[in-house]
Amino acid sequence: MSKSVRAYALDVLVKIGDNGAFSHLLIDQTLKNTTLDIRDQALFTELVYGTLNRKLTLEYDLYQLVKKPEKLQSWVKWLLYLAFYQLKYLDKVPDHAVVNEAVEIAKKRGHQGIVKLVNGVLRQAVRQGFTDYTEINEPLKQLSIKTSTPEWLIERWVDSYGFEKAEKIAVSQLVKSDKSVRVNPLKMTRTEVMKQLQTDGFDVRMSTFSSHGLVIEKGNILKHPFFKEGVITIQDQTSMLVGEMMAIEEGQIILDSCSAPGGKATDIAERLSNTGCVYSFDLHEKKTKLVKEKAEQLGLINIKTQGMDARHLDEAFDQETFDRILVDAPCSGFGVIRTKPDIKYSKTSEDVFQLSMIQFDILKTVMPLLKTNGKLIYSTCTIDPTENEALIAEFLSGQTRIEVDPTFFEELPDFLKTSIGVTPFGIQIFPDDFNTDGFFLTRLQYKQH
Ligand SMILES: C[S@@+](CC[C@H](N)C(=O)[O-])C[C@H]1O[C@@H](n2cnc3c(N)ncnc32)[C@H](O)[C@@H]1O
Repeated sequence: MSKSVRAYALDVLVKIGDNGAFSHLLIDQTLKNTTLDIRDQALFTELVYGTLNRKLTLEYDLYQLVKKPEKLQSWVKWLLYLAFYQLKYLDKVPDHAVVNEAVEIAKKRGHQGIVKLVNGVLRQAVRQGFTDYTEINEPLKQLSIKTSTPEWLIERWVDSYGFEKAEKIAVSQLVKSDKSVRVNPLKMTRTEVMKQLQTDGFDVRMSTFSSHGLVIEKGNILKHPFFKEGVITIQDQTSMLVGEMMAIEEGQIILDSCSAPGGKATDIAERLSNTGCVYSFDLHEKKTKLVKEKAEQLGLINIKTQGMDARHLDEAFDQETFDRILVDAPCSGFGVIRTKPDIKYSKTSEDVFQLSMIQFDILKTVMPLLKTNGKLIYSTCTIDPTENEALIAEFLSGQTRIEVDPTFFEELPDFLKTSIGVTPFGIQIFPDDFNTDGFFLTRLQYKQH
């Protein structure tokens, strides 16, 4: 008998759990190497992401149902989490089928004692249901368990934004964000693409973040031929806002200092209409191949890629070389937890601090490479002030000639101008605000006399 979708999901979860492997990479690899049909592929992805995203909650549930859970082998725990996840959050599969499937997997992987335990625990869970966590008296801990977010991270969000906002952020990271695509204007207009997609049965609306963006409300867009033809690229709306806010003009010379896998570099190159040049760098030479491949697929000939540490770019370029610079910095990624749930378990406050040092150094190195009338865009997909507005505040405090470009705020889309995330140092978009990634964005320039 061929391996079941749940057995595949369990293998991946055990690997992620034991080795801290990156969830999205492992998932992609498994999907490539299996013969699961499209429906099972979707279920597999949902099971892995869903179970991983709810790990702390499911672990708490396990402690309510099993006497000494710490004694269980790792795969048995993950098998139970996987089954709990389906019982609690998926209504597609009947409870008895969830229990039976888990028991079948236990039979294949373990001895009779484990089979009995899995069967017993799951039947008990079905009978008595799961706790609602109100018995946890400590509010931070309760929120941590309810939303499966480590307590230190909840505490950090509460310190920065208050309890109510922290709760909204944590809850939003459990819900899927809106799917969006960017239209390549070198191939078709946004209206043309929207009409074609609607004809093909998709529910689509225009993005308010970007003039090149479409939000896909219904339909499996990944299968559409527009991808292969280079007409559309998957991109979150907040990432598209970067290209939108760069005030790009044809012929410009633009530096993208941290560019892989190339989502924003290709957006910039499209906006240049294949004129000028995008110098696209990344610390990891291997990852720059992804930028090249993406550029080729989109028919772009104005991107040059190379592996290099952005903290040494001043050795490769003269001062005042670039019209625009993008620093889409390496960051903690707390704004993209729903697509990479392993982030919330693997990152630490020390990582946040270390990353902020790298971000600062990159900014310090590339700022002098900007022309006096140029603009530098700094962005991250995180929601931590240390890497965002506080970092920019600190950077500016050591500089006399640089400022946040005041026209940046005027040029934001109207609905963002009044957003709660607007600060003097840039705009913080939270994942619960518009059902997008959490994202920070600002634009710096030399003071104009
Ligand atoms: C947020 S991602 C960039 C995403 C990319 N801009 C896009 O839109 O597809 C940050 C990138 O910075 C790279 N990176 C990390 N440290 C770096 C450094 N010191 N210099 C240059 N790139 C670095 C990482 O490899 C990663 O690809």
